[in-house]
Order: sequence, then C-alpha cells, then structure tokens
Amino acid sequence: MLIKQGINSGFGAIYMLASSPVLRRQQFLIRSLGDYSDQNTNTHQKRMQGIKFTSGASLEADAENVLRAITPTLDPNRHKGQAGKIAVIGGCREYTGAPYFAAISALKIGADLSHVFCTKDAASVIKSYSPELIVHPVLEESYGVRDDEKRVISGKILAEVAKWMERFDCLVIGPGLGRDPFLLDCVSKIIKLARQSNVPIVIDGDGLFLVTNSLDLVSGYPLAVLTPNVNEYKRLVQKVLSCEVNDEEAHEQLLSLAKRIGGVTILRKGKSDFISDGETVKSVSIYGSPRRCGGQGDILSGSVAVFLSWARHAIRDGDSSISSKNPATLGCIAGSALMRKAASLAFENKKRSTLTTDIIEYLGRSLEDICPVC
Ligand SMILES: NC(=O)C1=CN([C@@H]2O[C@H](COP(=O)(O)OP(=O)(O)OC[C@H]3O[C@@H](n4cnc5c(N)ncnc54)[C@H](OP(=O)(O)O)[C@@H]3O)[C@@H](O)[C@H]2O)[C@@H](O)CC1
Ligand SMILES: Nc1ncnc2c1ncn2[C@@H]1O[C@H](COP(=O)(O)OP(=O)(O)OP(=O)(O)O)[C@@H](O)[C@H]1O
Ligand SMILES: [Mg+2]
Repeated sequence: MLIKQGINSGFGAIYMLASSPVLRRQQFLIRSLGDYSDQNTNTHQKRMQGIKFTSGASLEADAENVLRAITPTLDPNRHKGQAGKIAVIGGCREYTGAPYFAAISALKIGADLSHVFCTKDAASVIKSYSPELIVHPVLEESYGVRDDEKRVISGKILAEVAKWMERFDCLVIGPGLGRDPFLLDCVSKIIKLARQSNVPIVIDGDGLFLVTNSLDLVSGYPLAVLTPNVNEYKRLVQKVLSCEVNDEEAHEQLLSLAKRIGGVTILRKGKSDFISDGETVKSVSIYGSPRRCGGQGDILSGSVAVFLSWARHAIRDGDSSISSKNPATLGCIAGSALMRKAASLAFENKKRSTLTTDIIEYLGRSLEDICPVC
C-alpha cells in the first residue's frame, strides 16, 4: 500500500519512499530472507553451508543494502552523541597519521564525537591536524617511565580511560600504537576493561600484534573485530592454526580462524575483503583503487567502528530481520564497502597521486550516493 501511494503521488513521493528508513529496512528484510532461513538450520548444516559458499558467487555480501539498513536517519529529535561516540587508542612518537585517519573517518561518516587516546608526544601533533578530535595525551612509553613508577602510572592511565569507557559506542585499538612493551601492557588492561563494560572493539595495526601474542584478550568476545592486512593475517594464522596461509582454502581457513578465536569477527583485507565470525564467510569485492598508499586500513578501522555501533542500534530498535544478524559482521561489510567506494572515487579524480586524505574526503559522498539523507 505504501508503494502504491508512492507511485500514485509522483516521482517526488517515490523518491522519498525509496529513501525512507522503513522502506530501506523492508528492502533489506526481503533480500535477507535467504540468510534468515539459515538461522534455523543446525550448526552442522551451517558449517557445511559456509564451506559450500566458498566457491560460489553468493559469498558476496549485499553491502549496499546492509549500509541502507543500518545507517540511521538524521532526526532533529536526536541529541549529540546518539549517532556514535568512538575512541581510537593509538598514536605514539612515530605514528600520528594512523590514529588521525581512523578518528576523522568516524566523524566524516557521521559519528558525533571522536576521541583519541595517545602518548603525550603524539597528542599535540594530532590536535594540530584537526580541531574536531578530542585528544587525550594519556599513554606512556617505557622511555618516559622509571621501573619503580610503572605500577602507579599504569593505574593512572587506566583510571583516565575508565572515566570515559561507558560513554563509548566502540573502541578502535591499535592504529599507530607502536610496540612499546609498557604501552602495550596498559592497552591490554584497556581491552579487559572494554570487555567488562561490553564495549565493542575493533583491533587493527599494532593492536593485532598485541592480541596475536595474547589471544585471551579477545578470545570468546563476540563484540571484537580483527582487521588484519596481509602481514597481520599471516601472523594470526601461524599463531592460532599453527600453519601457513593457504589461499587454496582461504575461506575455510578464515572460518576456522574466527571459530578458534571464539567467534570474534575477522575482516581479512586484500584484493577482496573477506569477513567471518566463525559461522559464515562473506566477501566485499566492490571495485576500490589500485593505489596502495598507507593509511587506508586506518580509514577502514574507524569506519567499521561507526557501522558496528549503528548496526547494534538498528538491532536494538527491534527489526526482526536485523536482530538475527551479528552487528560485528554487518559493521565490517558496511565499512569495507564504503572504504572501497570512496577509494574508487578518489582514484577517479587523483589517479596516481591519490592519498589517504583524498579518500577520506569522499567518505561522505560515497555514503550519500548509497543512502541519501532524506
Ligand atoms: N601515516 C601513518 O601514521 C601510518 C601508520 N601506520 C601504522 O604503522 C604501524 C605498522 O603497520 P604496518 O601496516 O606497517 O604493519 P605491517 O604491514 O605488519 O608491518 C610492515 C613491516 O614493518 C615491521 N613493523 C611494523 N611495525 C613495527 C614496529 N613497531 N616495530 C618493529 N617492526 C615493525 C613489520 O615487521 P614484522 O613484525 O612483520 O616482523 C613488517 O615487516 C601500525 O601502527 C599502523 O597503524 C599505518 O597504518 C600506515 C599509516
Ligand atoms: N589489492 C587490493 N585491491 C583493492 N583494494 C584493496 C587491496 N588491498 C587492500 N585493499 C583495500 O584497502 C583497504 C586497506 O587494506 P590494506 O591491506 O592496505 O590495510 P593496511 O595495510 O592495514 O593499511 P594501513 O596502511 O592503513 O595500515 C581495505 O579496505 C581493502 O579493502
Ligand atoms: Mg594497518
């Protein structure tokens, strides 16, 4: 009936209906019916389906519909913060770009507030990139801390992050974090705190170095997403499955990896992105860009954080089709699709000189093309 009214009242109404959140959700529901029926099959069948999927075209996620289904409307009744509060834990002496890229991408997609918790050295640099970010110069590296001070300083750092923890919808842990042992020890405690508070975490970059060596930090936490690049994936496979990456059986291997880490969601980045939570494997192969400049993974981690938060809200809003989905998987599909679309638009314009900052400028337009503001 809604559709009929739309047709009778002309193009403007059809357009409004097409972009209405109700219709977008309905379209998503219809397209998702295949997946929904999967929920009723037993675990063994599901595992078999996951394996069967691996060579078929059905592996490709319906990413644009996922984006439409989870992106919230811009409602004047909403207050600041409701569209997402993200925190990036990263940024040290060497790397200030990576946490900036992740945090600013979250804002450009539509989050309301984006924080960065970094070392003191990195803080003023990151602040100088953008006044939009809220930067906390709280982390410390070993060189600035005497052995006898470590316990006290670690406690202070944790208390500083704990003050904010409950307010965050998602943490991104690792872009530009570095590998200093004292700093990583503090970050382990931050991860434990996030888990206790049921705050989702996206682990990237040096965060993956940390959790690959301490798998218990994320094992069995369904709100954890790991976003490994080629090197990071290789290290994870070696550590968890005690073998080498096998591209002949790539999807089965990804499935087992996610299952072995207790149902965390893994987004394996590459020519196509592959996503698994240990139950299913999905791919996102939207054409991206042939430029491989550093920082694109950081955009992705910030994007996944926002979409994961939005997916959780959409699920809580009670749409029965969405409630049967994993918000972490939905967040990965949406983040990957948007990053690749923005990279493709930036490359069209800038060709060989395309940089990460150019891609960030296209995040908004890419989302608007798929999911227009009413
Ligand atoms: N503009 C910026 O600020 C950007 C900053 N970025 C940030 O860079 C960080 C590393 O990420 P990446 O992607 O370079 O890691 P990856 O491909 O595994 O390593 C490549 C090779 O380097 C080595 N290696 C790396 N780090 C090391 C360390 N701390 N200490 C010692 N060795 C280290 C590594 O050696 P391996 O461990 O494999 O033996 C491998 O051979 C991460 O924080 C990321 O967010 C990026 O996001 C890009 C934009
Ligand atoms: N060969 C490729 N073709 C197209 N897109 C790719 C390719 N490799 C990676 N990507 C895309 O680029 C994004 C970043 O992946 P990449 O493997 O470069 O991450 P990374 O190494 O962690 O990046 P960073 O430099 O930020 O650390 C992902 O969204 C992925 O989809
Ligand atoms: Mg990276």
